[in-house]
Amino acid sequence: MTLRTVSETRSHGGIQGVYSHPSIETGTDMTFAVFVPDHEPGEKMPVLWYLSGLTCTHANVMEKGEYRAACAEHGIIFIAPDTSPRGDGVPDTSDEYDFGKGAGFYVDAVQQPWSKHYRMRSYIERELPDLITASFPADMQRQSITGHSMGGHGALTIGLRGSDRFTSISAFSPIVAPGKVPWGAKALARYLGEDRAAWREYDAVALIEDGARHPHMLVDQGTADNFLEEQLQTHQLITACKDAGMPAEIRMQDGYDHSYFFISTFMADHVAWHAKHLKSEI
Ligand SMILES: N[C@@H](CCC(=O)N[C@@H](CS)C(=O)NCC(=O)O)C(=O)O
Repeated sequence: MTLRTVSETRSHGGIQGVYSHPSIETGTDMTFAVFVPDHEPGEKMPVLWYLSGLTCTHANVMEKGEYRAACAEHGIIFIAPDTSPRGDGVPDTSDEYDFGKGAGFYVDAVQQPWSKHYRMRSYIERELPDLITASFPADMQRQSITGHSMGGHGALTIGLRGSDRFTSISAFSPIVAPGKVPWGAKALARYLGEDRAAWREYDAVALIEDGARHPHMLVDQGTADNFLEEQLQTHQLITACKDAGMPAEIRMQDGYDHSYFFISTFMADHVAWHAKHLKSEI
């Protein structure tokens, strides 16, 4: 496992790092950001994963997400992976912001030509956690996950499928039912093929309908989000949780849009909420 340090910068008493490594899953170099709070020698800290949305890299949340003060306060390592494989050899649709590079949808693609490199599910679920375990002072017995929009979809689906791995799951403006909205249906059809049964493990509402549960889920959604009605459809998650008897906290936040102005407003709240659950694991 070769890890290259792109940059390390002191912030809030800890270190904001950017790293890259050759990924076996994607067959490309992958870049990710990690904030490690100040800590005692030998101390291991719980981890909060943050999955980003369409068009993003590791950098958007690092620059605009405002998580460091809260992570330093609560002693939580914050990990922000990229949203897709990158590089000249990776197939792309350069005129579409919602597919290809920057839009991996956290799936393992099975359709050509995407299946060779677009393996973001295995990258996030297996390869990157192994690298984090080997390289950072992370207590991998205590992990939580969050994300935004397409990354909110990633957080909910990876969290619901791995309910033993994650102490708590949250999301900002997530795509809750990708199989039923244009962004998701387009991506899942191309990455996975037309058999909609294969989409269900990549769809939070379908996973809950099919029996997945998690005891600690928090979602924030802005009411002034341009994508709410067509792409995000929070009401579908509210209905699925209610029908399943699953206690989720789903908050409609008045007047907030889809941007990092919204995410940064509620980021400290999410970090504190995860910290409360992660600390109860000790
Ligand atoms: N209007 C946007 C649609 C994509 C978008 O809103 N992306 C969200 C995630 S779904 C985002 O976080 N963009 C990057 C940013 O705001 O820094 C575009 O065409 O780039």
